[in-house]
Amino acid sequence: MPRFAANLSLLFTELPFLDRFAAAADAGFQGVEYLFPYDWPASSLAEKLQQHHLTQVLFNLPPGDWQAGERGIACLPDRVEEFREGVFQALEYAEVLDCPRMNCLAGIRPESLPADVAFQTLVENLRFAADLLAAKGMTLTVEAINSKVDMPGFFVDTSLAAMTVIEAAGRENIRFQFDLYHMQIMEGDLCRSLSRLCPHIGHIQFADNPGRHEPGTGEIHFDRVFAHLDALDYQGWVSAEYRPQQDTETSLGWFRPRIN
Ligand SMILES: O=C(O)C(=O)[C@@H](O)CO
Ligand SMILES: [Mg+2]
Repeated sequence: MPRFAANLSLLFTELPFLDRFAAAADAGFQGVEYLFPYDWPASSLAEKLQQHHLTQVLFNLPPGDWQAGERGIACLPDRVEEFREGVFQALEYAEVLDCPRMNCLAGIRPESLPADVAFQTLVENLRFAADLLAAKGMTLTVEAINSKVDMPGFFVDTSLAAMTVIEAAGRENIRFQFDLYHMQIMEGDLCRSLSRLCPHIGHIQFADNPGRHEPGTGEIHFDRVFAHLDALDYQGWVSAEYRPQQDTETSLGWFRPRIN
């Protein structure tokens, strides 16, 4: 059975953020992730993790101005200094939270920015971040996010784009973040892709499609996909990153028979 984690930015949103840790633990999760930790003192988050015996499995590097619509700055040549500062900030959090991996959001490429410049900027930023993380034994992930529905213009929107940039960066501790929801929208053929990419995958997330709700609300055959991950002997975390169709409690039917 995969090791399942709960994404606290999307699940348990009926509760204030700091109360979601207890709710995730009570529901049977042993790991949690969320978009960003930066609005809270690291010590408060660490206390919640310890109190509820939870592992922090992932969070994102600072994304630029999220409220203004930015979705990462790693491909933007005029933001390299800010990117680097963000890596240092993220590392401070990761150490306090004992979190072994962070995701680097490539960002939305402005039409005026040539693709080759965005690519080279991203490669150099990934190397910078990966080298700092490697010194602490941490992994950096690169997620492909669908550009059809959720993030038009996102620079890394296919597994090929992600693997191309990961290979160009050439660092052992950079891995692919395979989000089943985004990959279903962009490529489909999930089990074959998982087989092909498994050695490069550092983290998995999921939601059903369409709607980005819980398993069973859409077209993905989760029983097959989760069984396939077991057959591949995938050892990483698999995070529920979906918006409950009604409420979180009702959405957890897929999880109850699978509590580790
Ligand atoms: O949107 C997703 O999918 C994510 O994993 C987020 O962490 C980044 O937007
Ligand atoms: Mg995701």
